[in-house]
Amino acid sequence: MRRRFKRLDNMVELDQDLRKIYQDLHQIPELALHEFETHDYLMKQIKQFTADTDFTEIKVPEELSTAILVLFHGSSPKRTIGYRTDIDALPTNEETGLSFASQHPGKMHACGHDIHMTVALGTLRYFAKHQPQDNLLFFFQPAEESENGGKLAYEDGVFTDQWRPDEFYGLHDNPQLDAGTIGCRMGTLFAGTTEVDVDFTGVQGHAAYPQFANDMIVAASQFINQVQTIVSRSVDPIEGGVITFGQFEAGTIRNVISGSAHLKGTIRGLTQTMIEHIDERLQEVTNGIATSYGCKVDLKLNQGGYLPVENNPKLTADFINYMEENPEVTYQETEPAMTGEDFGYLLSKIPGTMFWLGIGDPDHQLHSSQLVPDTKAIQPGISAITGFLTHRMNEKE
Ligand SMILES: CC(=O)N[C@@H](CCC[C@H](N)C(=O)O)C(=O)O
Repeated sequence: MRRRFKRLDNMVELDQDLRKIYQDLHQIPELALHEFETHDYLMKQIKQFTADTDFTEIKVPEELSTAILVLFHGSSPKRTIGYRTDIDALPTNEETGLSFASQHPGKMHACGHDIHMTVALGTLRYFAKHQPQDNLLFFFQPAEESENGGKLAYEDGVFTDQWRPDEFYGLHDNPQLDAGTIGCRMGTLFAGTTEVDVDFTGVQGHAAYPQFANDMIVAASQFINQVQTIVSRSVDPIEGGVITFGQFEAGTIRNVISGSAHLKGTIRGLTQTMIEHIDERLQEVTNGIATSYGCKVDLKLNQGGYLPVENNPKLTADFINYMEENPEVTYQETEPAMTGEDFGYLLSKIPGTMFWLGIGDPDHQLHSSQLVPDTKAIQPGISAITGFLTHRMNEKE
């Protein structure tokens, strides 16, 4: 039997307040665990939105001082529902030409966390005006791009007692989906990742006398080339995997052979088994390069908290059903993606669902310095989420 869901009184154009919030946040991108200005800005908005409520508690964890938790006590609570947004940005020089471009040189919201925060604030504003039935916890999380903010929060005991949600939801924006479209799937939504750091130590020398040096640019280049055969030769093509080195640092000047090189990369796989398999092959290639080039190669693999994002079967079936049946929502089933998310760690501890929100910029990928999200995504995102959360609060289980 198909159910029709009630239209909420929040299907309106993006209002000027939220547009300003989005543009303000876009201008102040900050890196993982340094989101101080963002934190203060969010806090100001949250306090303003909740000023007239008598059911709000706000907590800033001592151990994770840029995080914010906002708890709305429900009118007749059966459970606590969590909603998470990440708040950090990337070390990228913005090239969008927007009038409200980043004011922090070398930093940009190139992953759209400014959209995530605006949607979270819009949702929070709605529930500040319409007290939720269940308890509702908003988690403004630092350090998604690196440093495993979700895991840090969990391990620091941020989600204890009344601050622990029974179920957890969070979104990621997606430029390849039309603005406002909700995307999701049962099972694995995102890959797990391992962060990789490799340090090569050889012998520095004069460009004219390679026989007295041990060139680490050559060793590191060979390493990259060999590593790039792991996925094509050691991974089941049906399963797939990704290895990307996004950072290669070596050398100081054209006529000095570099005695050191440093690489930073990331491994992706849709299962933990695949990630561990690629990790092992990387260690073997590392050992081989160290032997054949007679150098020291220090490989650090950090699994951190970027576990595959596994959507909970029951909650996700309910989420998808709500989105499919709601005439106000454009819903699309999506394929698993090789993007990572430390929400995967939180979902390994607390059941829930991660989903996409389309931001309609198909010419640019996430992390592009030219990414321009379509702000038409924001209001449908807020409407879909407030509608779904309200629906969850009406469910007995
Ligand atoms: C959605 C997205 O782009 N997430 C990031 C998450 C970072 C994962 C981790 N720091 C790593 O680099 O492995 C991504 O790069 O997918």
